[in-house]
Amino acid sequence: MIADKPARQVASLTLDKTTFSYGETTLAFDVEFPAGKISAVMGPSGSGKSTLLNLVAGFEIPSSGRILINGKDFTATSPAERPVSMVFQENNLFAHLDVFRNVGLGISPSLTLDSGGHAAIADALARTGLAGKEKRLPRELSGGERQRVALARALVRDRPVLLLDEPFASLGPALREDMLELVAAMQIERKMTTLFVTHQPEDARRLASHVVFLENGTVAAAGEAADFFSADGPEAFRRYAGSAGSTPLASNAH
Ligand SMILES: Nc1ncnc2c1ncn2[C@@H]1O[C@H](COP(=O)(O)OP(=O)(O)OP(=O)(O)O)[C@@H](O)[C@H]1O
Repeated sequence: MIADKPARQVASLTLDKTTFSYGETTLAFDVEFPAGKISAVMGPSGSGKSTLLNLVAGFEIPSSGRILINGKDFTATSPAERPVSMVFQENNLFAHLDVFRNVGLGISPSLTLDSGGHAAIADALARTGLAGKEKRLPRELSGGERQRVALARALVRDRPVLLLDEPFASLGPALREDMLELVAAMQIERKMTTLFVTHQPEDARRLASHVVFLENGTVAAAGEAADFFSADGPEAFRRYAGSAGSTPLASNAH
């Protein structure tokens, strides 16, 4: 579905002894995400998943520590200047802009687009199954289509780090399945270092090669997905995931 492209440079991502406080609540992350792989970021509600992504995206600034991408310090860099794209659970789109322009923002915030930009948008829309819907406004799309537009924008933005904060949580199972396939295909092609926040162990098992498990504002366990989802996985993760954490994959087939 997605055409071959030359091999790309992949980016390592490190939160180097970062701390961040909301008043009395302090979170502390010291963790490295493998370059060019999908890592699932999991953990109970309030464990710090969104805060971790916001620190990487630059929407929050750590009170200490550094955000390193490919070894370069981006701690003080504004979100727009970071080599990062982010897709939220919803509200990723500007309501008054059509699909084409919402995707175009990934190339140019002022929508100054040359012919190369137009071609890249058309290509991203085709890849995400949105060809023909260029002129629609977000309110004229389904929830799944809106999330596809957000992914198409991430495709044209073409940054090496992709942050997905529960992007499919509000979609039904069939649509979620389609979206997981789309992210898997994007990752194979672009080799983005992807952080995927999810509460669904089966989604993490489908997509991720690595899992970072948070509890109480810090990393409680991190490692290969195969280890996490085995019967010998980290105790904290097994408690959280229950039986979904170690059911053999084949029995999850629909
Ligand atoms: N704007 C804020 N002001 C004060 N405290 C906050 C704020 N945002 C988050 N927190 C607190 O920081 C901690 C981490 O929140 P965060 O949203 O990162 O967790 P999460 O793991 O993403 O949760 P969920 O799965 O419910 O989305 C929680 O204790 C939360 O109450």
